[in-house]
Amino acid sequence: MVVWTRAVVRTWRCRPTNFSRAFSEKLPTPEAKGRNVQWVFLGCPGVGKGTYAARLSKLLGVPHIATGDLVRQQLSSHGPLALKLVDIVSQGQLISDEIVIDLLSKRLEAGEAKGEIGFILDGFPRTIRQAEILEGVTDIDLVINLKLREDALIAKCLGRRTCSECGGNYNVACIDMKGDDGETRMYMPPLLPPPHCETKLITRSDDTENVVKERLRIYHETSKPVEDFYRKRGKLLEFDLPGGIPESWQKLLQALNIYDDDEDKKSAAA
Ligand SMILES: Nc1ncnc2c1ncn2[C@@H]1O[C@H](COP(=O)(O)OP(=O)(O)O)[C@@H](O)[C@H]1O
Repeated sequence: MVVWTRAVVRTWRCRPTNFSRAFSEKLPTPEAKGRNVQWVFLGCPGVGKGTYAARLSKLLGVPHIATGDLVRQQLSSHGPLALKLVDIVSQGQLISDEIVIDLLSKRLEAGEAKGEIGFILDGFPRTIRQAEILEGVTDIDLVINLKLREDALIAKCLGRRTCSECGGNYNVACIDMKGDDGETRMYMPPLLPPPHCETKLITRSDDTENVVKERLRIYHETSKPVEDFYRKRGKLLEFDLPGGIPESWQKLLQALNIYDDDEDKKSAAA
């Protein structure tokens, strides 16, 4: 069970702009007096947005919506949109605001039809325009900005693997680096697949060294200003990853003032 001490359930506020009207119409009903969390994960490629967003989504019972996943679903459908997007994504460029907003709106609409309330967004917003549109249609409670040094980010992207059968995400990179002070150790052990997935691992086509470097460059140029956008609005929580998943997860829960009863039982039983 999760005991939640900080994220306050707020009243919905809807302020649609002309451009964003179609988007807002697809968001959950504004009549709701109380609602679930509406959080955003920011951070460079490879920082672990997907990993921590997925864990929080499970813990808090809200959908984890990754625009990168929505884009990859389009690519694997091989439809007309896939043809338009394939080169952009494989070169590490961002797709247009209009297309990504359309994909996200459809995903939110489908979620609403299933009774989903709240969300944890991962990979959106990535431009100031996307952030302004989102701000215009709904109230984001909290933006978690995950941070990690660049050499570790590149190693993590190059180590990413997915099981083509079960969809499980793994990482074969073992990161063991000294901090800038020459003493602090940054250790991130690999997250290896179980034996039945080992032979089915695939690598994302945009996780090659050149494309990862281009995605990082674009992040600094286009997405970094989004951090400032939320910083100015007092919504940004900065979080430097201290190491591997178990350590980082515990520290993240502390930073969010979330107390996870089940984790406590697991460590007591260990
Ligand atoms: N909000 C967005 N705006 C524009 N393009 C996006 C957005 N989200 C995802 N994409 C496209 O999908 C690709 C993969 O996204 P994602 O899985 O989030 O990558 P990353 O590992 O770089 O965070 C991006 O490089 C980009 O082409």
